[in-house]
Amino acid sequence: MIETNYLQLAQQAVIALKWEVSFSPKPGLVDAISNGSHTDMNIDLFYRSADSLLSGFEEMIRVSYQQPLDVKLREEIGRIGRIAEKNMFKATNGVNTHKGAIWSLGLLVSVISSLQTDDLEQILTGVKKLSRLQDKFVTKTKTHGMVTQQKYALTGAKGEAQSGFVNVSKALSFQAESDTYDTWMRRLLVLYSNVNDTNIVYRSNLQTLQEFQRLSSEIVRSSTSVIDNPQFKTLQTFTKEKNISPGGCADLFAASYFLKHLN
Ligand SMILES: CC(C)(COP(=O)(O)OP(=O)(O)OC[C@H]1O[C@@H](n2cnc3c(N)ncnc32)[C@H](O[C@H]2O[C@H](COP(=O)(O)OP(=O)(O)OP(=O)(O)O)[C@@H](O)[C@H]2O)[C@@H]1O)[C@@H](O)C(=O)NCCC(=O)NCCS
Ligand SMILES: Nc1ncnc2[nH]cnc12
Repeated sequence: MIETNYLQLAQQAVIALKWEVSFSPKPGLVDAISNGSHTDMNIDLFYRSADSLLSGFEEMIRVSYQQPLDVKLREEIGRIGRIAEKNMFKATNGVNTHKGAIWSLGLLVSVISSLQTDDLEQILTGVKKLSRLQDKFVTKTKTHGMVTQQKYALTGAKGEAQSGFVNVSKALSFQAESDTYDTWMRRLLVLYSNVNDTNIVYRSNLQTLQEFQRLSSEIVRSSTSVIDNPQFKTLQTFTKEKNISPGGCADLFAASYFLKHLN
């Protein structure tokens, strides 16, 4: 049992987002040394975007405090999430930096505040429940996620949450006690190997996603440190040549860091 400090928990979510973007190098993604496969984003834009989300997260935490995980709460955080998306687009001049993160971290902070717990299993079970509830006010505009769902039956960001973030669990249980740079590199690659990232598929195809996952899992399996592994260079070249970016994995990486540093 924890006693939630609204502002502090929201700040932890923002810190996790800033940590994620500065963690380097991350093939395909924006980091401190490269803009990855992006021409409209850089690290400063992500910092501004992360800061714009503080009040939205704080509001989600406030409305969720000791509330049941029901449709009323799902719709309330959906409403706040849509405002947070608007604030993000305003801060970034229309660039989609953190849409997936608003969803993933929003669900996490809401469940933590609702259940007043820092127990990982309880939190993930709560996310599974809350994300499966229907928000009838959700906007009907066609998203990239909908396109890849129709074309390839991939469940994307919604599916990750509805599974109780199984891939975040996998990443966190990898060398569970360790907090070294190489462990976090490997956790990133555990996500790259397992998540069906709809951003990658939208920009390319299923075969490219599968090749990206295969290259990533080979690096995880090797005992050579990630940064010294020649296969890591191959993965960097692959993301560049295919112009792909695992933005969904980036959000789940931030969520993993957030959960690991909750207490
Ligand atoms: C339920 C929603 C998540 C909407 O989902 P849907 O799939 O319909 O919507 P998308 O517009 O496709 O956005 C989903 C974002 O989720 C990230 N993502 C993708 N795949 C996965 C995955 N397998 N697991 C987890 N997360 C995933 C991804 O966000 C990240 O990438 C974005 C940047 O990428 P980029 O390549 O630049 O993409 P674009 O600019 O879009 O395209 P290009 O032209 O460049 O190719 C960045 O946002 C990252 O965060 C997807 O973008 C949910 O959003 C929803 O219902 N919202 C309504 C309000 C609400 O309820 N909010 C939450 C309250 S808790
Ligand atoms: N570092 C990053 N690069 C590109 N897209 C992202 N979405 C969330 N974090 C990202």
